[in-house]
Amino acid sequence: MKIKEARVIVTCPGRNLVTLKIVTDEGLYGIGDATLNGRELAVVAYLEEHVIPALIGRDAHRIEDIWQYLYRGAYWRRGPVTMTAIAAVDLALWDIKAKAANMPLYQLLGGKSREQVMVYGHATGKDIESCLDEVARHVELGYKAVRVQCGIPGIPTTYGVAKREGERYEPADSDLPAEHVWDTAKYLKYVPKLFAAVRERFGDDLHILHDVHHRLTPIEAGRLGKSVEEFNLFWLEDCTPAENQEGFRLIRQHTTTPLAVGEVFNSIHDCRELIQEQLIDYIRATLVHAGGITHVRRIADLAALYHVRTGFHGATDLSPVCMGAALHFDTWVPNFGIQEHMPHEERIDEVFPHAYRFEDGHFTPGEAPGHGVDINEDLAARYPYKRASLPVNRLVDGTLWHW
Ligand SMILES: O=C(O)[C@@H](O)[C@@H](O)[C@H](O)[C@H](O)CO
Ligand SMILES: [Mg+2]
Repeated sequence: MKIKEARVIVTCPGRNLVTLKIVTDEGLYGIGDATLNGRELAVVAYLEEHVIPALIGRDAHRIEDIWQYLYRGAYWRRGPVTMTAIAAVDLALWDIKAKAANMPLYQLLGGKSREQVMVYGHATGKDIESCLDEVARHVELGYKAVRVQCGIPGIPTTYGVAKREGERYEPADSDLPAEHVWDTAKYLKYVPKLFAAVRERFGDDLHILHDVHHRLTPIEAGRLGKSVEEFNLFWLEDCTPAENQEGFRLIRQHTTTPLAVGEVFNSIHDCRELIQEQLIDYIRATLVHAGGITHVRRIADLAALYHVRTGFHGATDLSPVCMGAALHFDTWVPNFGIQEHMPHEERIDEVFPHAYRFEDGHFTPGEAPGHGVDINEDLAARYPYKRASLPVNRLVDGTLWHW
């Protein structure tokens, strides 16, 4: 089965999403997510100029060989643009292979390890009270796990909190990067109160998660983890930038709060030390940014040896194609932990019809052959690309900080 044609589809039904469609000479096609938030067209150029011309005529069944060809063949290994482009090809080829086998993708990976996939939703609010209301709404919807983020008094903008009440939170919210302000001392003093309030109102059973979004130094992260141990978080995410992998040794010396890291990782080498030294509990590297199923499977297998479980990134900047494929992976992977779920706008769901379903705090990937997500190209064409950038963060004195 030869690859006859491949094309990139860019659409913006509320946010930019990039999709690669690969068509074979047998008429089967597969799609892969290629969205890299805020850097979308870099991946489009990479695919169109350097990947697609080299794919035409190749055997669509040779997923591993094509992966190695694109990875080693680039010479310039790794990096988010390269690994997202490779992931898009990989996801589309797994989709094709599963369709050719007339099986849902999880069957090709090794079959079900569980009946359904637990997901966590996002509760955000400008203050603790409004965040608690959002937690209540999620509990009512059936979520068993909720990420909680709230505004910090004295800081005008906080990660994870919508610009205006009642609006959805979208991180890439302006043409050029918006400038946010960050104050570590205020945050460290305030955020434990949020966890205390959630436990007090919702009891012990709800899983609580929180994303620090890379803003603390290792010793500050250790202090935060230690000070919130009594609230029994499911995880504390990205508590410090993970380029400094050994920084996590310091954090581990001070706290038993479980740690999740990896949404910005794109290869096994970004997390090898963290995993092998058991410095984290959940690995968040996900299919679209880390080389697709072929590569993330290797990360998950390494993680399994060290009791590290998966907790895939699932923000709205990962398209329904990534979500669909991730749910198949989550259904199979033995060391599954949890899956992030940030619902897409209705317009996006219309452009990407899918087989996955939510019920009672869990998702199932559906039984459609392939990964079960399609793209309506006519509808996609109605939403042209619109540049959108992620914010930058500055300390109160103006110093550029981690966003
Ligand atoms: O945990 C998460 O979902 C995030 O940290 C994302 O919202 C992240 O900020 C975006 O994916 C950036 O594009
Ligand atoms: Mg995050």
